[in-house]
Formats: sequence, C-alpha cells, structure tokens
Amino acid sequence: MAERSIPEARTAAGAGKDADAASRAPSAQGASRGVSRRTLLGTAGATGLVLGAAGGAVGYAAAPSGATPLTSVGSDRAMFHGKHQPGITEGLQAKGHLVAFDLAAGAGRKETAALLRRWSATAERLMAGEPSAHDDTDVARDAGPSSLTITFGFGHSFFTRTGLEKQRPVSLDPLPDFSSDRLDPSRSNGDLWVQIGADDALVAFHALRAIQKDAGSAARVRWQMNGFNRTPGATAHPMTTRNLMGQIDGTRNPKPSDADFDRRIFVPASGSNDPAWMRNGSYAVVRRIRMLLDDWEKLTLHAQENVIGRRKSDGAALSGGTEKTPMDLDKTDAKGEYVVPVNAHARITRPDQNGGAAILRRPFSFHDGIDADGVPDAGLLFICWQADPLRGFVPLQRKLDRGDALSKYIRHEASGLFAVPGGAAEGEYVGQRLLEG
Ligand SMILES: C=CC1=C(C)c2cc3[nH]c(cc4nc(cc5[nH]c(cc1n2)c(C)c5CCC(=O)O)C(CCC(=O)O)=C4C)c(C)c3C=C
Ligand SMILES: [Fe+2]
Repeated sequence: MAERSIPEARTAAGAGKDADAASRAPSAQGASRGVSRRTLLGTAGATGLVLGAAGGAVGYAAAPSGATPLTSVGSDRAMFHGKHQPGITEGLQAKGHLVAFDLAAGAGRKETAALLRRWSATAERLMAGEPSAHDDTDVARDAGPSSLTITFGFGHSFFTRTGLEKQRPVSLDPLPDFSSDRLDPSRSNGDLWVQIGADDALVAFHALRAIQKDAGSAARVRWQMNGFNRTPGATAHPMTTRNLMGQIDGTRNPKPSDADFDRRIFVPASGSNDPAWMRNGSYAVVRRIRMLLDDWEKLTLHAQENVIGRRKSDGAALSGGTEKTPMDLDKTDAKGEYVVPVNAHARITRPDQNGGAAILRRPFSFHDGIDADGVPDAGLLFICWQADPLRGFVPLQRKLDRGDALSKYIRHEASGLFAVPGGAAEGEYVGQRLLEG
C-alpha cells in the first residue's frame, strides 16, 4: 500500500514563500519534513515518480484549526521545470482533460509568446498547489497539488498561422489515413494542445478553467476531451490500470530505466532532423478511440482473451506465467495452433514485430454518456509519446489496420499530432526557444 504523508498545515501568510522554496528544492524539503515519496508505477503501468510535496508547498490558506492533513494523493507533486515537460513519464493520473486551441484571427507569434508565458506561469503555480495569480476560482482550495501536470504542444497548423513554417518539424507532417479511421475533423488537430492530469477531479478542473481563462482573446477552444483512470489507492497494492474493456492495459510500456527509453521517447540533443527548439521534446499522438462495448461484452471470456493475447484476470500472456512473464510467441497447443493467436493485439504491437517501433502509452479512459441509439460513448483517449511518430505510432497503426483482432471492437473517432517541446528551465516559459529563437 502506498505510504501516506501528512504535510504541515499552512497559513495564508506563509503559503507563497514556502511554495517558492519547495518548488526549487522539493526532495530536500520533503526529506527534512519527513514527507514520503510515492511511486505511481502501479497505476502507470510504466513510468516515473511524482514527489511527495513538501509540507509547505501547498499555497492555499489552511483550514481553521491549522490541521489540514493531506493524504499522499493530495500532497504528491510533479515539477514544472525540468529537462522534459511534466505529464509524459509520470504515472497515470485519475483525471485528465485534453484541450486543443486555435489561435484567434490576428493572433500571431507575439500573442502566442505572451500566451505561453501566461500558461507557463499558471502551470508552475498550480502544480505547486498555489492558487492562480489572478481571479482564482477557489475550486482547488483545500487540496494539495495532487500530482497535477500541465503539458503544452504545437500542432501542424500553428506554424502556418504564425509564419513559423521554417521551424515546423518534419515529424509534424499529417499522419497518414488509415482504412479504419472514422475521424471527426472538428475534434481533431488544432494549433495548440494542452494536456492536464491530476489525481483529484477538482484540481484538474481548476487547472482547466485557469488555462481556458488565460487564453483570453488570443485563442479559442477547438475541442475538449475529458478522461479518467483508476484513483491511486483504490487497489490493495499498486497495479497496472484497467481500461473500460476490463483489460490490464500498460503492462509492456517502455520504462525510464530501459537503456533505450530516452532515445525512443525524446528528441535527442543532437543528431536528429528536428529543429533545435524540439531538443528534449517529444511527439504526442492523440486518438479518441470509441470502444464498441455492446459487441465486446457479448464475447466469451475466452474470445476476449484471444483478441488481446493476454488473460483478463491478471494480464498474463496466454503462453503462461504472470503479468510480467515474457510472452512466448512460438508456444503451440495440442492442435499445433499458436496459444497467442497470430492476430492478437499484444502479439502484433510488440516492438520485435515492428522493426523496433515503440511508444509510451499514457491514456485516459472516457465516458461521455449514451448515444441516441443507446450505445455508450466510451473508450480510450489514447495518448502515446515518441521521439518520432514515423518510428512509433505510424508503423504500429499500419500494422493494426491490416489485421488486429481488436479492430472489430474499436473505432478511431478523432486524431491529433502535437510537437511537445522540452521542459522550460527556471525563468523560461514553455516554447520560448521556438517563439523567441
Ligand atoms: C498504434 C498503437 C496502439 C493502439 C491504437 C492501441 C489501442 C488499444 N490497445 C488496447 C489494449 C491493449 N494494448 C496492449 C498492448 C499494446 N498496445 C500497443 C499499441 C496500441 N494500442 C502496444 C505497443 C502494446 C504493447 C505491445 C508489447 O510491447 O508487448 C494491451 C496488453 C497489455 C499491455 O502491454 O499494455 C492491451 C490490453 C486498447 C483497448 C486499445 C484501443 C481502445
Ligand atoms: Fe494496445
């Protein structure tokens, strides 16, 4: 079970000062105040650490008695400044909002620079658990940072709108059409993209409103999608999350400890075709994938497991063992047939079946109610990260398009591709190297 931490209570007067100090030296503060670190590997099925926030890191005024115990969920904090933007390698969060913006008519490079400056300042404050600098809505009042991350990206059209075509990475070229695509253009792409994730729904909504208000007259929302994952602490021990088909999803995600993780997920400092401003950045492919749950749920357990090639109960490969046991692709049954079917999703998406193509999957589930015909509008906000979409998502999706057993039960309804620059250094805003370079 995750360790719990109880930060000190704050007062309104001391909040801002402590927050600044904490954002500069989170681990040192955390250690000195005995605040725990909690890995989110279980819910992520993959990746990084979120630091337990220092006791003084949360900037809202304290509760009346001065005793405001935050669970570790509330006090966990991701850092805004760093080599990479937050929201890529951290564990999955319980609540997510994806928002694409289009620049307003007349808004260009100058207005975008001002917007990214505002957005970055807001992200830094909110991720530290502080209120917005202006007109805070109080929605996140009393809560800690709750692992909030805010991530910013640029779409293909951004560079045309701002006259920055020469800085547009080749990797942002539109994704190819796939035969199974049923894409809604009004819910696809966009000039700018913001990903918000937090382990508390109010903290996430608070950030969403702040980001939308910061956009002011410079940009308007093109589309918004809302998602969720399992809440940390809901299971008896940290586990890979499940999706809305009930499968354990995320088992074979690349891990930051893998030797080739950085090379696969992040643009290198040199030696790639990317413009310099994309150094340490990554490309996000976003797909809204509807699950055809009425059809899926009619399948027997055996049929469902054959579609994926893994057991539903514990995520183990059909070739045996436990969740982490390597899949034996060659194992056959008494009839000489592969126990992991040749079109099983988890067989055909493996890097070794795709020339090494690998992605970091960091999705949210979504449920937007029931359609007029009684069908649930639910599925996966599939977000994957890679150093180059042509060596990640594209070859994988081509393969899936040709014969994935899962494809009968899903429908790709919206798509986006965004260049997500590296993290902002102290005193910098996200995208500064592009906008002022
Ligand atoms: C183009 C890439 C992928 C899409 C689109 C995609 C959609 C999708 N996947 C699941 C459920 C599972 N996927 C699993 C593994 C898996 N999927 C992809 C890629 C895409 N999935 C990869 C690269 C992998 C890992 C392959 C490997 O290296 O072994 C699994 C198995 C467990 C796991 O490893 O995560 C499940 C379950 C759904 C439901 C879905 C669309 C809605
Ligand atoms: Fe998958």
